Amino acid sequence: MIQLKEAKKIYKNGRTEYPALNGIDLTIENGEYVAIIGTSGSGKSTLLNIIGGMDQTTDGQYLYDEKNVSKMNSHALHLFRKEYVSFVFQRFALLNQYSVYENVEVPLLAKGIEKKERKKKVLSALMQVGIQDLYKKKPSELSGGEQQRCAIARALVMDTPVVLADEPTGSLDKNSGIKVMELLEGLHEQGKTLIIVTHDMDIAEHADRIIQIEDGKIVADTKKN
Ligand SMILES: Nc1ncnc2c1ncn2[C@@H]1O[C@H](COP(=O)(O)OP(=O)(O)OP(=O)(O)O)[C@@H](O)[C@H]1O
Repeated sequence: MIQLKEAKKIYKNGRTEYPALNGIDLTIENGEYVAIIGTSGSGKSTLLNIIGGMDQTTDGQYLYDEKNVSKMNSHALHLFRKEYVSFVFQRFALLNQYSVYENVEVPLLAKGIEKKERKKKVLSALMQVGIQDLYKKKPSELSGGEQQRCAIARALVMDTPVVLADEPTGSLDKNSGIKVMELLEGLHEQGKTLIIVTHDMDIAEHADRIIQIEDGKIVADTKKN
């Protein structure tokens, strides 16, 4: 369970302060499918980054299944991310110096899984997202949709309980966007917590719960029946 209590984030640049989150109280149960919406600059990405342990609150608390993530140092945060969170972020999800195959293999190497088993898992994940023929390419040689699918393949092998996606269909054509959403929703159907940030109301409507934030505060929280 994800629990934020009065979570605040203030970015500082010299003496200037930029409040991004102004007291977020939020509980997301394990296995929920949530969309976070809001205007540009409202704090959506900041909130997602905090939930994923990529950034820390400046005030308030973040608990994940009773673990106090807001008190973790950078090493503990690294371990938290590795065990619990997969990111499907187009901008910085993939390592450009590695091939598609290697990008999907990296988390398995980190877990110490042996080579034969790694190969089986990587190929199976690439097949599931339909980019098995592109396994030798570098991410920069892929289309936006293919990059997203590669990031989803990595999320598949990581098998973490939480999957976070920031504008997963942002720069994709309609069909690639539909494919990416189907793959993400497949992860949710496996029981994972799926949280997506999106500008697109049509995409948000897929989720079981829509949270709207404005000026770093939750202004609406709607669950489907
Ligand atoms: N590193 C930073 N330093 C200073 N201010 C920042 C930083 N990152 C974000 N901000 C500010 O925090 C606020 C929230 O930013 P955030 O990226 O979370 O918004 P967002 O809702 O995801 O926006 P968008 O939809 O445009 O991506 C904005 O006012 C932004 O300018």
